[in-house]
Amino acid sequence: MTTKVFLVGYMGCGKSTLARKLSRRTGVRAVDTDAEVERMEGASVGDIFRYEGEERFRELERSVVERVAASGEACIVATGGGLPTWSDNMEMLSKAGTTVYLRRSAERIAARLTPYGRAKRPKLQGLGDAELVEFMRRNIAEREPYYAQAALVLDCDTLSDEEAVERIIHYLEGNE
Ligand SMILES: Nc1ncnc2c1ncn2[C@@H]1O[C@H](COP(=O)(O)OP(=O)(O)OP(=O)(O)O)[C@@H](O)[C@H]1O
Ligand SMILES: O=C(O)C1=C[C@@H](O)[C@@H](O)[C@H](O)C1
Ligand SMILES: [Mg+2]
Repeated sequence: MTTKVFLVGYMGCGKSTLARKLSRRTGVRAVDTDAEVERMEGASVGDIFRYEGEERFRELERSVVERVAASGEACIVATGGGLPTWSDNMEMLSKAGTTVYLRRSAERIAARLTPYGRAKRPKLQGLGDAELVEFMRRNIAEREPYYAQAALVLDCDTLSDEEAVERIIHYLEGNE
């Protein structure tokens, strides 16, 4: 694999998990924009939102993808769930490599998220069980026009992680 792959999609859809699996399968380095931002700031995503605000978080994640896009190295990038919806980020990702949208329904995401997984995602904080799916359904619909600009769209509700990995590799082989 000689390209950059950017996994995009709603928070909790499985970008970070799949990036690690793709990395193991291909030997190509995985990068996680949320983890990079946390490393740069020495603070968690939750604390950056809380103490510095979302705008600052979005500047930081933009600087991470700018750096990744400018590097000559092949890599598999798990992007933050909101990243494609800010500024011209989606356009930048599409120019820098192959974008893949991991589409997963609100119901399926809600069923996968642990209480800790919910607590560490600032956008989901304060939502009760009953409100969570409804919030995510609306929010996914708002973000879908950005995610759907990806070169490859995978309906992950009906795919195992292993099948998704194979689909991505097959797509890249046909397009490299
Ligand atoms: N194959 C799987 N089967 C069931 N649950 C899973 C699987 N892979 C991941 N999960 C659960 O889904 C959660 C979300 O996955 P992950 O962190 O990869 O999503 P993400 O898209 O990177 O989210 P974010 O946009 O918030 O960074 C994980 O913390 C885990 O609890
Ligand atoms: O969807 C979002 O807006 C977010 C997703 C996460 O990956 C983090 O980047 C943060 O929790 C915000
Ligand atoms: Mg992630």
